[in-house]
Amino acid sequence: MNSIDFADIVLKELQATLTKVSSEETGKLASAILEADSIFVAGAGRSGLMGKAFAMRLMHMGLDSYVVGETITAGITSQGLLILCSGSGETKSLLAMAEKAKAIGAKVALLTIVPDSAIGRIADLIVSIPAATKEGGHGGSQSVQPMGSLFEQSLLLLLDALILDLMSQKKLTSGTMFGKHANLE
Ligand SMILES: O=C([C@H](O)CO)[C@H](O)[C@H](O)COP(=O)(O)O
Repeated sequence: MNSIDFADIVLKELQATLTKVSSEETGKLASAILEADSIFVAGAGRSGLMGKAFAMRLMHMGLDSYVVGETITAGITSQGLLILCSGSGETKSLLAMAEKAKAIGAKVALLTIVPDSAIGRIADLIVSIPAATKEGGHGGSQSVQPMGSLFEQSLLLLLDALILDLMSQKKLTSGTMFGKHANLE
């Protein structure tokens, strides 16, 4: 097996995973994003990296979006939405953020492999991504890839697809969004 053979397996795993995601759940997340006055995205490790890529696109769309933990990130209010990216749904720092956001009255959305998790049980909205967990397996899902790779890749593709949905609802084009892209790089 060479790298291209493995890439083929990865693509098949992604297709099998993403076709199981509920369009009702992604639709509810899209609505919550459009209703919120500000959107905060957080995740740890590789899940967090995918969340950061998503937050950038929200900014390109002209939405008031932040990555939690950055120096210029504002405070969340009761009109805000916190989007957490966590395969396990158990990462302690994210659970603490979810509890704080809920105490303030903000909405919490979770993208996860495990809806019945500590964060999942207090989230207002859940998008289930039926990938294998980083410890291996969950509900029969298996992957040839290490740890949470299948979840993290699925997250990136799903969030990019969600951006396309939001762009179509707001009638935005790549050209208009590019006008907001960083020009000091
Ligand atoms: O970085 C990660 C690890 O590489 C798994 O592939 C995880 O994203 C990180 O450990 C956070 O975990 P979750 O909150 O369960 O996504």
